[in-house]
Amino acid sequence: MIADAADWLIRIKLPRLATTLGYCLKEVGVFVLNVSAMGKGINPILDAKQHVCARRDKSNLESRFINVIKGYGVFATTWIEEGRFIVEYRGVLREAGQCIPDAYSYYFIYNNTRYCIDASVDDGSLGRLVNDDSNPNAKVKIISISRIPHLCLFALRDIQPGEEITYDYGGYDLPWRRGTWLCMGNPSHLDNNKEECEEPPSESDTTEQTIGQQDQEECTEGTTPSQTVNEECEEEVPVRADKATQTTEQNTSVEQMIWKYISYQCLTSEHQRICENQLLQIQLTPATQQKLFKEDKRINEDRATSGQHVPDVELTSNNEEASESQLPNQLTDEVGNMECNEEAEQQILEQQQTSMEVEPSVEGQSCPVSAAQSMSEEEQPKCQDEPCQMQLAEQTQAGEQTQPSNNDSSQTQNATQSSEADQESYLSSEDSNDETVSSDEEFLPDSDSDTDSDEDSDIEKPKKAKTSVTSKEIEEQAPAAQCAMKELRETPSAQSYADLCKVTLAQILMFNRRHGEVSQMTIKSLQERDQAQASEISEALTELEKVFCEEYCKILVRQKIGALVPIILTPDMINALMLLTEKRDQCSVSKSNIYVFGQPRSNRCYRGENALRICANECGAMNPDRLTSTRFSRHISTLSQVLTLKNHELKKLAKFIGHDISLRKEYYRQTEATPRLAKICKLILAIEKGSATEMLGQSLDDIVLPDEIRESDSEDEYFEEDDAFLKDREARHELALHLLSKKKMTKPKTSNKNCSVPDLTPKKQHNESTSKEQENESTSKQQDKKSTTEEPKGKPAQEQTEKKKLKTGYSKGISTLPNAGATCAEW
Ligand SMILES: C[S@@+](CC[C@H](N)C(=O)[O-])C[C@H]1O[C@@H](n2cnc3c(N)ncnc32)[C@H](O)[C@@H]1O
Repeated sequence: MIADAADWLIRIKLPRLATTLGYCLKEVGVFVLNVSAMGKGINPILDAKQHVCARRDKSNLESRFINVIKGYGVFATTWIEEGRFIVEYRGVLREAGQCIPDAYSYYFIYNNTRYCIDASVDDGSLGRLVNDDSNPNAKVKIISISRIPHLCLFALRDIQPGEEITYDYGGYDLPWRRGTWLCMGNPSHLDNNKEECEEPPSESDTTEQTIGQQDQEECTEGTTPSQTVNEECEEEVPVRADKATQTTEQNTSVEQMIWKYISYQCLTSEHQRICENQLLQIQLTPATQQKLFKEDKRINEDRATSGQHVPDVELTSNNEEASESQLPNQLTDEVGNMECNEEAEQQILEQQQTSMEVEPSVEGQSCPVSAAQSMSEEEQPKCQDEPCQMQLAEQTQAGEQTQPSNNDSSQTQNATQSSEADQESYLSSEDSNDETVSSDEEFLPDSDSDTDSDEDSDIEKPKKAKTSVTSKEIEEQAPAAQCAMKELRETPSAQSYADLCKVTLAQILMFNRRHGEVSQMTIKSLQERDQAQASEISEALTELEKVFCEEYCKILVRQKIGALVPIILTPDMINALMLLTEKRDQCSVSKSNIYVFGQPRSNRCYRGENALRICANECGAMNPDRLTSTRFSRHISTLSQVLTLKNHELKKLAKFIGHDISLRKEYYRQTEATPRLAKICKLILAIEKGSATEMLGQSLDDIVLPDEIRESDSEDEYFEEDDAFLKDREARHELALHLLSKKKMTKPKTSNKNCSVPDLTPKKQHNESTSKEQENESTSKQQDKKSTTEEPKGKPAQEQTEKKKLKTGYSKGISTLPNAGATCAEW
């Protein structure tokens, strides 16, 4: 408190007053000072230690939600003088190998060992919320207390009230500093200020700094430069897991990896602008942004924790003894005259026990940071400067084969084969019209099939290509889209054409979250794109939609069932498609082939899912076989759950994605169990309140939730027309009866002999079904009987009869279907 008060004074530029114990009145209020803590100002290191010990943040900071992209950030509420301690990056200290990298892992080296502060658990501390900036106002130093390193942020310059506290996470290549990280999959990574498609970093930009190499004197600058403090003060080590995570598939959305692989420079600054200005500011209220952000975070956290989490207890048991015997004394010794109260000591002790006792055992373990290191050490290949070849991936993989682990060798082989399988033949498939993604076997090269290696047939072979991805691979593969375009432009051939088809198809599928019909885009539809677009623009569009219409191009592609589905294309995608059509003559693509992605010497088109599969393999995803267009489209529908879409919105979304809503509705919304659970809760609450008698005789379905979503699509069909009508339960009931009678009236139609769909039911089955039908009927009769007897007292007799009719009617309707020829039924 005293230190804080002193800080406040210093911040309002009254350092001299701070040398006396007394009261200081200044606009903001009265502050009590402690002379001993002041002088020129409290020593920042000591200040840091005090706060570390007390495990509390300063009161001159606050967290604020910035936007859905950045999430929360930390802001100064008062002026902070250069050099001051700001906040601790508090979390659980772990050996690097035992840390599951995520957005809240901070990796660093201390005493030649690599550690990480895992701040993934939200303990209310502010340090974990400090965002990255390449031009930061704070920097991280390691402050050692009892030989336990703590990460503390210090002001690099004076910081004004209201300014966001930032530090440099380290490394050029943080996702949000790039133009390619926009709106794709994880919109929580975007930097408002960065230029699109910046040049790859030079080595000096990204080389990892090591402890103590720079600014050592800054550590000793404090006004109480005791020997202990100097020794304990270590230098900033700007290795954030963010840097590592983008290179490890475990933490980076695999989608991002693929995206990076195929479209290094695909997204433009316009795209950024749209995402930021329109999507975030126009469409979403801050509350919605916050909601989405939290959901996004939760999903990411779930993802992170679903991995091979090393439980803390294990560490505790290993290290309990050492922790207990050493810590308290060391604490007192090393902190010196600093007053760490018992509680603080205890807290630190607990932290130790539940987290780690540092053991020099990390050597040799695979450390996620190595990926970051390799990223920083390797310069990215530039498509423009080097011969561009899609074989980059193969080369990398081939290089890896020189030192493979047992598992990796077969995996790498698979991946290589999938690449080598030559896009031309590998992409092609007889069934180019199949909308759903085929099974794995369909995509895997022959060598991957069960029959491939007899001797190993008992051993379960790992399916994935690699267990991790090095930055080098990603970076080398990143400009594939540009490379493919360049290659086709300069040396048109069937191969370069196939390469561009591959990356473009994969891009479009990912961008649209669609199934296979992208591959069936015709040259005609491409040529007619502007027309299609113009016809769609109307006054009815929302602001957001208008912006999207201006920026993107929509092409209508006909599904195999005949419906036209829209495909959205970025300008870069259009460029690639134009190039493909322009060069097709030179690449042996027949004039009679109508498809934009037409195969050379054939009238078929390449398959999108295969393209996706190849890209997934080549980008080194951990589970490339899981990256299917089906999953991508499900992804968006799953995410739509947080929006709690209304029926008509849901239908629109489903239509766009090409989903059959009745099959997939579980992906769009909370599971059906959720409202049921809510109803049960409501019932329990009613029991608790003693008002359950009001519910007597009601079934769970009768309990009405405030915002209940009706799940039945058949209901949607009838009920959507008059939503208000639905709100009245009695009216619904009547409507149901009405529908039933309508159905009964239309029933004879089902046996219409003119029905164009033949009844293919074999006679035997027919008989079977008839007997089943009888069985059903008798069951339903029994049920009716039961339900009639169970009917609550006090209900109008007529209603009971109607209910009975309703149930009987339905069961009859269902059971008579086979007789009538199921495919012609109205059901
Ligand atoms: C330690 S957390 C920082 C707090 C985070 N903003 C939050 O709300 O939880 C690191 C994560 O914040 C986001 N982030 C940090 N700096 C950013 C920046 N300059 N632009 C966009 N996102 C940033 C990234 O998602 C990063 O993985």
